[in-house]
Amino acid sequence: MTDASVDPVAAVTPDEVAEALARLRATTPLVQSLTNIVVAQWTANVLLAAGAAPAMVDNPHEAEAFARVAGGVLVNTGTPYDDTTAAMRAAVTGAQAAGTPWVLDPVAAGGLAWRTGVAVSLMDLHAPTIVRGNASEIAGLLGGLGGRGVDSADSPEEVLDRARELATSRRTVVAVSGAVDHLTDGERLVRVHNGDPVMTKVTGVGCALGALMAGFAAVCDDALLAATSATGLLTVAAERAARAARGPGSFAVALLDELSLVTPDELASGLVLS
Ligand SMILES: Nc1ncnc2c1ncn2[C@@H]1O[C@H](COP(=O)(O)OP(=O)(O)O)[C@@H](O)[C@H]1O
Ligand SMILES: Cc1ncsc1CCOP(=O)(O)O
Ligand SMILES: [Mg+2]
Repeated sequence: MTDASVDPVAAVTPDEVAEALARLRATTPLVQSLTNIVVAQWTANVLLAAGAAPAMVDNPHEAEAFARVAGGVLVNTGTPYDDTTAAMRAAVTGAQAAGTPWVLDPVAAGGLAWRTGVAVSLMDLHAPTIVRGNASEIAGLLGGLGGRGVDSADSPEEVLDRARELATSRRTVVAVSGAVDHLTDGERLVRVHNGDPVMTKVTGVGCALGALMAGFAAVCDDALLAATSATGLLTVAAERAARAARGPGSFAVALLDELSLVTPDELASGLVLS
């Protein structure tokens, strides 16, 4: 059944996503990642495979200056320590000064009060270009109770109204991941139907998605297009990887291969958007 509130023509087209991927690979944007200790190397490899240039500049002495020259910045609250949290504030300040797009991934927001406060205070400092999280994390930014640790206990459909509210109140794009990713700027909505359940069996897939969004934000003026392009690339590559994989281990390796192999035309023809 068609949702009457959704335009039958997706707000972002597969051809626009294909062009964004071609731009990413042509320009290899520098992506500064202030991320968690679980996923740092994996995130750098995902960025490299996709065609971007990773740099994990996450200390309070250098984060502001680097955010001024980076193409995009990722801030991820997965394992926040006092000095990396100070570095996040510095990076957001530098991003604001230079107009660098930045992406917030509020890992485990809602479930843990201190980090939820950190994430909200970063949004207060300067509005993120994109907020990316699973459904429980997005609800957690608005007072929800969070998920089960870093995993979601809710579906994107269940939190869509809150995602729209967050996008409108913060003037940002909110990207809610799950079986069907829901991405909104408060008015427009894009749903990405690609992906595979095995993506939830490798740690850091969601975190890497945030980094990809920072990369695409460097080459897209429209943040909704950037978020859609990152989600589309990751999920279409994951479908291709899952076909050959025996389990989570070989899937993770194949995903890096497919991120580098998928062409813009193949991406456009594999994407299912509504
Ligand atoms: N059940 C699922 N089926 C297909 N793809 C999924 C499923 N769950 C998550 N994904 C994909 O995995 C990626 C990470 O999403 P998610 O697991 O929600 O993030 P996180 O790891 O932050 O909790 C997204 O690209 C999403 O499309
Ligand atoms: C397991 C874990 N614990 C703290 S951060 C982290 C990684 C979470 O990665 P993702 O959100 O991509 O599943
Ligand atoms: Mg996550």
